[in-house]
Amino acid sequence: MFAVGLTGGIGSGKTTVADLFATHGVAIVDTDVIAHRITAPGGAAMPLIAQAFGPQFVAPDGSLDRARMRALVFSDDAARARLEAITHPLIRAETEREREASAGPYVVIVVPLLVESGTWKSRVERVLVVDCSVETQIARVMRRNAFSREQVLAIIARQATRDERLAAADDVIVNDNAPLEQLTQQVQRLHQRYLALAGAGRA
Ligand SMILES: CC(C)(COP(=O)(O)OP(=O)(O)OC[C@H]1O[C@@H](n2cnc3c(N)ncnc32)[C@H](O)[C@@H]1O)[C@@H](O)C(=O)NCCC(=O)NCCS
Ligand SMILES: Nc1ncnc2c1ncn2[C@@H]1O[C@H](COP(=O)(O)OP(=O)(O)OP(=O)(O)O)[C@@H](O)[C@H]1O
Repeated sequence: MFAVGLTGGIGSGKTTVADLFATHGVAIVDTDVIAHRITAPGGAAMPLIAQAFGPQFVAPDGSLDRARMRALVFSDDAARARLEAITHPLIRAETEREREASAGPYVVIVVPLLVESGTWKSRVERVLVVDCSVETQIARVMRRNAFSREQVLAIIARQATRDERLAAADDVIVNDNAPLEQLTQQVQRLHQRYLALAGAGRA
């Protein structure tokens, strides 16, 4: 199925935009949601994480201790690479499975690390970037997650820059606190374009 890869930095508004595509009956596959599922109690990544990082990274209910892992991987590049080596193959396989099972005119795949991890770009027909300023990202994530400015900056520093993301984009949604109507219109316009592209691919 025709797939749009939806990406953007932390707090840029990917989920907000994906929800608007869903109102048009478009299938959504969200790799952040899959990442949470595989690290929930009984999740496929948990035995591998316990083995590689130790039992102190497993919460009493058997899920990932997210705060402990976040503190480690956003200050230690080697640890982040080890975590990604466990989670990314599982996330990719589950994403492909959900993509195949999707119904609708096309699928939007939400991939925070689409530009960073390389392999995703060749798996989607179109790259859609949700863009906003770094200050907007910081303000949103500090408010939503009760993180300090330093915590948000540590995550942003491990992600692609705005320019790197924009260079990879086929389409861009500007979301610097855009009013909902403006976002809705941007999504409506892109939806028409993707319907045409998906239809042309099938013809
Ligand atoms: C490090 C973890 C435990 C932090 O958990 P937490 O609940 O705080 O964050 P959550 O999973 O909701 O992710 C929030 C955002 O953090 C950013 N982020 C997550 N993982 C990474 C990473 N490896 N590199 C850079 N940014 C990342 C993304 O913008 C993501 O949207 C978690 O993000 C994780 O398991 N990451 C590895 C899996 C992964 O790469 N996920 C990204 C989707 S492919
Ligand atoms: N246009 C907007 N106006 C006001 N608030 C917004 C806007 N867009 C997003 N937000 C808010 O900013 C926060 C981050 O948005 P969202 O969760 O959609 O981003 P995300 O890119 O999916 O984040 P993450 O990378 O952390 O998964 C949310 O609390 C959301 O409600």
